[in-house]
Amino acid sequence: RDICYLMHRPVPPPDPENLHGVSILKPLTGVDPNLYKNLETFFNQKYPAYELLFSVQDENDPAIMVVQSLIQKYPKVDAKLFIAGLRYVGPNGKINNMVRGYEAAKYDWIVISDSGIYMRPDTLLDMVSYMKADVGLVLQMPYTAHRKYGFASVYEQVYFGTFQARNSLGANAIGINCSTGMSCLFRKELLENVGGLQAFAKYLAEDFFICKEIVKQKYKTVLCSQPAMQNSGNCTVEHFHKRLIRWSQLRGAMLPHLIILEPISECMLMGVLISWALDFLFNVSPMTVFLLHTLMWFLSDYCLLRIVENGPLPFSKFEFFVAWITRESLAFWLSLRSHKNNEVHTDTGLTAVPPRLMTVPGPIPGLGHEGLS
Ligand SMILES: CCCCCCCC/C=C\CCCCCCCC(=O)N[C@@H](CO[C@@H]1OC[C@@H](O)[C@H](O)[C@H]1O)[C@H](O)/C=C/CCCCCCCCCCCCC
Ligand SMILES: O=c1ccn([C@@H]2O[C@H](COP(=O)(O)OP(=O)(O)O)[C@@H](O)[C@H]2O)c(=O)[nH]1
Repeated sequence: RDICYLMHRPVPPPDPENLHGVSILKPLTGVDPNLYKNLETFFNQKYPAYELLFSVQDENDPAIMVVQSLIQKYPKVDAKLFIAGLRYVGPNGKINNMVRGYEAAKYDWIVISDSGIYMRPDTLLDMVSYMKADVGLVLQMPYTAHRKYGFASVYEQVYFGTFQARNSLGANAIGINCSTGMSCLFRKELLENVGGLQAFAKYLAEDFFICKEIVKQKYKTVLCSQPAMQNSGNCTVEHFHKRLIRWSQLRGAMLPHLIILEPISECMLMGVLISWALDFLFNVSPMTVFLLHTLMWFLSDYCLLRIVENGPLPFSKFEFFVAWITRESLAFWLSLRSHKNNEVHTDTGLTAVPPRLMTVPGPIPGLGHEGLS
């Protein structure tokens, strides 16, 4: 319980009189069954000065109706909706979508929050509490709310609470850029110094480069105490695998050494290598070493997931076991699939073919943005 407390320990919130205003950018593309409920949590933040800047790319997007009905339901909340589809600043669809909201933001602390994020009423306050004078970027560690979609939701929760948490917490502890753009708070001036949000539209993984620029300006990146609760209504194993493959492609393009480090940092492959090495060096039974290694890893992952969840798991130990084995067994196969080609498929159906995905000079044929200005 003490370890749980260390991770989730909120820092004392700033004096309520001196809370800084925050503009929250919400880029939306389409509607899923949980969108209304997720967006509503942003209208219920216990925070005195914030605005909500929703944006969609297409004037026929059904998300417009959802946002409008929430704006009507909460007239006292400062909220605006932008239809940003006619503005093209680069191949990153999310940045294209957000850029009008970003320019209209009236506060100089900005939150970028993906459409599927669910917030507790004190989440914005938690993020702001970590924005000390030397901090430029506050991240919520990616995690997921428990959803009633059977195995797929347990599988996602196990992925984020074990593999992702291990790497995010480890990287954060030793100062490695492990940014994820799903929910983050930053100082607008630090982006303005390097050309504003639109300067990152040429990158598909804008979050990684935003973090890099902020660190270059000698500001720190920190994790806040609450993880990002992804709660999209689109929850299937196939959809999740597509996201994992896309992310893995991006990581491999930005940090090619991860193509090797990532698979060998996984339980199964590392177990095989350690068993072989110990057998070779000391003639120890490889099967015993492999089973002990896997058991220790499994138990540590269970503890880590409990810590991230900050309480009892919302599923049985057997479900955890099945989801854990599945994730560990499929990790290598997913890595291989991510190297199969250099096309990146996004949810909106766009396909980009930059050789190393880092920067893309101008519109990509086939993206559907040609002719827009
Ligand atoms: C001793 C060395 C051991 C090295 C072991 C390396 C193992 C690393 C394995 C995995 C790292 C997981 C990192 C978490 C990020 C996962 C999510 C991700 O890939 N996101 C990318 C894409 O994000 C979306 O992009 C589109 C955007 O619109 C969305 O909003 C985004 O969410 C994202 O761009 C990733 C950026 C950072 C990747 C950096 C990874 C560095 C990891 C180093 C880990 C070191 C651990 C050390 C432990 C002691
Ligand atoms: O062309 C796009 C692609 C994504 N998004 C938004 O960007 C966020 C992240 O979407 P993505 O599918 O990239 O999320 P991931 O699967 O990487 O978490 C969501 O709020 C989307 O609505 C967008 O506005 N335009």
